[in-house]
This record gives sequence, C-alpha cells and structure tokens, in this order.
Amino acid sequence: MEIIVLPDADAVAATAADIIEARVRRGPAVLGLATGSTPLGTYAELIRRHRERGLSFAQAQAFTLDEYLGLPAEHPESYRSVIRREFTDNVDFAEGAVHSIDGQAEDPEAEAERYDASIAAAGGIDVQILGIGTDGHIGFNEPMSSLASRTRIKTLTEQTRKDNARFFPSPDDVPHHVLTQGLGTIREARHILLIGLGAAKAEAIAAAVEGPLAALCPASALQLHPHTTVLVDTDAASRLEHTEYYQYTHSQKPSWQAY
Ligand SMILES: N[C@@H]1[C@@H](O)[C@H](O)[C@@H](COP(=O)(O)O)O[C@@H]1O
Repeated sequence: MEIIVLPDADAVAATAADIIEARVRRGPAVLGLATGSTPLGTYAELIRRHRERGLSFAQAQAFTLDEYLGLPAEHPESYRSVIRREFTDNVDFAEGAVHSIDGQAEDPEAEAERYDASIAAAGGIDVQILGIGTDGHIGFNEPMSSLASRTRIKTLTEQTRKDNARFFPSPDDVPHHVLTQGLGTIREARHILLIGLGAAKAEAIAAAVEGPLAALCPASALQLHPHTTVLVDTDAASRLEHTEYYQYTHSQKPSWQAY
C-alpha cells in the first residue's frame, strides 16, 4: 500500500483526479466509481478538468460499485442515479458506457453474476475509487464479509443504515439489503484508490492500513492488493501510527506517477 497524507480534502481530490486523468489520457480506461460523500470532490475536479482542459471520457467506461436492492433505478438515491447526477452526466461518457447494478432485477443473484461477467468482458477495472465506511466497509461489504467474495446480496448493518439515513426522508426508508461488488471482485481492479476524509474515518483507516488482515475490517483486504494508493487528509490520518514513514517513503519517490 502507498499511503499519501495530504493537508485537506481539496488536496486529496486534486491528487485522486491527477491519477484518474493520467489513466484516462493514456487510452481507453475502465473506471470503478464509488458513491457516498467522499469522492464528490474528486468528481467535481474531474468535471472541471473536462470543461476547462478538455479531459475527455469518450473512450472510457465506468462501473458503479454497489446498489440498494429494491430501489427503482430512477429513484434519486439509487446509486445508478447518484453517480450520473454527481459525475458521469456532467462529462462525455458515450451512451451505454456507464454500467450499474440493477437493484430491481427479478433474480438478484443472476444480476450479480451478470455484473461480474460484464466487468470481465470490459477487460477488468483499471482504476477503482473507494470510500470507506465508519466500520471499515468498502462498497457495501460489511464486517465479516468474505475476503474472496464476488458481487452478491448483503444485509446492511444498523450503523451503515444510520450513516446513510441523511440521504433519505426518514431513517426507516434506508433499504436493508444491497447488491455489492465483493472484496474478491474489487481486488481484481488494477489500481485501487482508497480515499478517507475527516476524523470520523480515522479509526477505519488505521484498521485498514495498520491493523491485521481481517474480515472484521473489510478494507484491510486491500493489504493483499498489489497496487493500492490510500489518499487521506490529516484528520482521517490522525489514528495512523506510522505517518513519518509514509511521508519518508513518499518523499523518496519522484511522484505517484513513477508507478
Ligand atoms: N456504499 C457506500 C460506500 O461505497 C461508501 O464508501 C460509504 C462511505 O460514505 P461516505 O463517503 O459518504 O462517508 O458509504 C456507502 O456505504
């Protein structure tokens, strides 16, 4: 893992956007997109670069990470709607290039298999953006998720339902079930960007980066991944014990682009 501690959320967004821009400019790219508040600054920065610098996504494809089960695709809080509203509709992805899980599929298990097959058919994900839940979940892989899991149905913890209640009229409206890419699916992405912002994520980030590899902290599965970059602001880094080392190793490299 490469750990990069940055002064604030704007610096994190700019660095994440640098990494994504470099990959998109290199040729047809497959991006993995997360929802939640954390990547919003990165998406805003990519939209700005599209408008001001001509960064084009016309050759790119995108796959969302997860979806609420039972929520109609057109519901404003379906992750299909959120990712279009916050990012992809504001740039120039080609028609049909943004893929989402169908939360209303008649056979959700078949839908999960179809989704994994469609990622594989696209050649796999080049850069996967991830946020992290306060309990260490990535996608909707809650604690105790199999580290080898594929896209499948999961039940949300009460903590995650509480964390996500702000997006719904009432906490009772937060669905109980979801379809999420599994930890095994996510780990197949060639480059993973795990983003953590704010003190509320400090404990989860510390467990993911410095804790044991354990299903109790699903994000710790990224310790097995050959190319994960963790981008955190100083608040999210506040529970890390080895920040001097991360700063040292980072200063020894010309830049992340050297990878
Ligand atoms: N399924 C999403 C995750 O992909 C996201 O990382 C997490 C954190 O959200 P936020 O970035 O809003 O803190 O929320 C949801 O549970």
